[in-house]
Amino acid sequence: LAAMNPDICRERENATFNTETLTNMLDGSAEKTRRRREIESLVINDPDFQHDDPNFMSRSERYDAAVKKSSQMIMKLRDYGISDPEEIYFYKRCVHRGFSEPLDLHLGMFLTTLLNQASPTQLDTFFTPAWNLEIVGTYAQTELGHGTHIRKLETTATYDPSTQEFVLNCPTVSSIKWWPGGLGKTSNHAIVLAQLYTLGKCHGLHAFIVPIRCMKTHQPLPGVTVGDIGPKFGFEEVDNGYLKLENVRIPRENMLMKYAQVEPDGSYLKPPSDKLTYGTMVFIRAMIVGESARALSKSCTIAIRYSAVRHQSELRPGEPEPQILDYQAQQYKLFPLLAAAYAFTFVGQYMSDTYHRITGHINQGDFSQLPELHALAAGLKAFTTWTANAGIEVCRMACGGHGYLCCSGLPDIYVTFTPTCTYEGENTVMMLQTARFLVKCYRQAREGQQLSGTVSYLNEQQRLQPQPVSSRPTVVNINDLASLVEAYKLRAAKLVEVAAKSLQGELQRSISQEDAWNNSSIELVRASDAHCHYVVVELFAAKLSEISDTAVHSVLNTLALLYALHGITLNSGDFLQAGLLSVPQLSQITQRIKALLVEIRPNAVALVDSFDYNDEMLNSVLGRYDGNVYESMFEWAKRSPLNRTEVHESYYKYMKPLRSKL
Ligand SMILES: CCCCCCCC/C=C\CCCCCCCCCCCC(=O)SCCNC(=O)CCNC(=O)[C@H](O)C(C)(C)COP(=O)(O)OP(=O)(O)OC[C@H]1O[C@@H](n2cnc3c(N)ncnc32)[C@H](O)[C@@H]1OP(=O)(O)O
Ligand SMILES: Cc1cc2nc3c(=O)[nH]c(=O)nc-3n(C[C@H](O)[C@H](O)[C@H](O)COP(=O)(O)OP(=O)(O)OC[C@H]3O[C@@H](n4cnc5c(N)ncnc54)[C@H](O)[C@@H]3O)c2cc1C
Repeated sequence: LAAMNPDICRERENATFNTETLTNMLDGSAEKTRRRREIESLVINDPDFQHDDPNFMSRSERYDAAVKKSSQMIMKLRDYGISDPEEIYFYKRCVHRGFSEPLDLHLGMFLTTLLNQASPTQLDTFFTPAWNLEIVGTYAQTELGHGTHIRKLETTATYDPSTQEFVLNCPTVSSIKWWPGGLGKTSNHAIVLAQLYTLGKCHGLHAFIVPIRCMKTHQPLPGVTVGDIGPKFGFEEVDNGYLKLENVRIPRENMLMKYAQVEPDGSYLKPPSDKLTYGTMVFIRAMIVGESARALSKSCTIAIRYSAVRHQSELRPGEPEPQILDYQAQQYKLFPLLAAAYAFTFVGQYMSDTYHRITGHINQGDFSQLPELHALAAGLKAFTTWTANAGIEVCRMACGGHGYLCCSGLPDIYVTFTPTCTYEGENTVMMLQTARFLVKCYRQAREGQQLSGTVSYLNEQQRLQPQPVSSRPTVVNINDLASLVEAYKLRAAKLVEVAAKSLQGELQRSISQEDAWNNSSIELVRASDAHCHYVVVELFAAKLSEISDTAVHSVLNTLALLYALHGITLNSGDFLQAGLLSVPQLSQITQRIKALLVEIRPNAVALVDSFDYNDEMLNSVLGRYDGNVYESMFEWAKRSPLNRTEVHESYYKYMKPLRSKL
């Protein structure tokens, strides 16, 4: 065993808190940490799951290896009796080393849609075969022509009462289903979102279970044209696919009928809310918030550990080259991202709890909190993915040239994560959905309704209203988290008001509602962004009150302050304009941030260690726990396929003949 790098050892010795305590807190409890590690070690020690480096494989080989692992994974989950969704997710992430895989849509969206939208009879018919992987499904909503505006999807499902079947058609090129993961080669069924026609009337989008491949031969069924959409920016293990349906008949029982129903004679029974069809998207959006935390915390782990062992340049002439983590500029790049990774971890936990709580109410027939759940999931998905996406790239560049190597792990994290800004609702569109909710709440509050939940601050707008900015006292105490939360809250209230007033102003110029909305989009997106930022800061602060260990509390308090103050500097115009901050306070904030960087510095490595990514999961030579970066980078390079022979065949084919001609 190679010795641990001395720099990284020293970092761990200097930490002021116990990493295990913080890991337990992040997992939820010591028992949960134990169980997660147990599940991870089941995978890591399993010879079937030894990891071949995907960087040295073709796309087809990568898909093949992923399907092999997924199939083995399903058998092993059953053998080990792992059936809790959270535990399945741990196991799965470990098997695929964080890469997306061909069964993601089956596990994440097909099964979830069945659970939430199938009637009890349909669950009996479809769930067990799907759970046992006889039925392998995907979620086919997006078409070539439309991903965002799903009301305009063109695929049709027309009910034929004479045979009690639906007839599915993709009547145009733009109606071809495009993108669904696992559709291209893996799935034999798809949940297809289509416009329902019955008795000559269109009732909008509904979900249908459509068999697409023969259960025996896996050949496409008659009327089904299906395949892979080709190479992408990443997602190489996933067969995102296309699907064209031509007069494909399915039994009436294949329309998901927990809420909306079509009777045998073709009569239509409305659902209690037509947005229930969109429920699976809300689930995945909520889940993506936690993914933002994971992608960012992994990237920070790599960049911070590497910065602790990398020495470069001179701080003081004649002295040894410092660790690059000692440069203030490097700390300023990485520590706010580290703070954001912690913030998003807590927000991810909150979003998951909130999703389950409100879905519980929905299952009891109470739909009252659905709008807030939708607005929160949409906004926080967009807010956290945008920050994490940009942050991964900052981490990569913070590793200098070596960050550009695939073995740093950062390129894979980036290409796997970046589509979260687009899929499950394009981020700007999601921010506008949140804004729609915020403006509605703002108007309700102005009419005197009492709001609750994350928007309750809008109740206070009357209090904020009349004061001119110049006469308002500056409210921020930059050393007090509660005061910073208050400032974020007031900024959000102000920006929601600005957006609402912009809409009002546009309407007074006798523009239509729709044009007024479009002409106010910039203000609307900013209002949502401010609202989400407030929610994140508020949740981070609230988390601190749950922490009893004083050392952990202290270090997280420092991170929370950094997160809040750094966010203010990035959005200082808003805080100044709203009169929440004075110009002299801005330079005090810069000084305070510098002091916080110094406070965090001795704990930086311990803070990333606490995320507890083992080396197999991190898959990065730069982020190795032992810090032995250069040795393993050299070993990795030697395995490059170009190095299989000392002289590459191209030399004999092209260079040598060329030389003889010159
Ligand atoms: C035991 C089983 C467990 C199994 C184990 C599980 C373990 C986990 C293991 C593995 C997991 C794997 C991980 C999975 C990874 C998945 C990868 C995902 C890959 C990506 C997949 C996709 O992208 S699928 C396609 C996604 N597409 C979209 O998101 C489309 C975006 N567009 C829309 O959502 C909407 O059309 C819109 C939001 C843009 C709204 O459109 P529009 O303006 O037309 O409005 P509407 O008229 O439709 O609506 C008006 C009204 O409704 C409100 N509303 C809109 N959407 C919702 C909603 N979703 N919920 C509630 N309400 C909604 C809207 O706000 C309006 O309200 P008003 O009151 O009128 O204001
Ligand atoms: C890797 C990956 C996997 C996917 N997997 C699946 C899957 O399994 N199943 C599935 O059904 N789909 C899947 N999708 C499709 C995905 O859900 C859509 O791409 C996504 O919803 C965005 O829709 P779009 O592509 O139509 O973008 P567009 O809506 O065309 O967006 C293009 C631009 O237009 C802007 N825009 C659009 N509408 C508005 C508006 N109203 N106001 C302001 N700006 C607007 C957007 O902000 C964006 O800048 C996947 C996509 C990717 C990349």
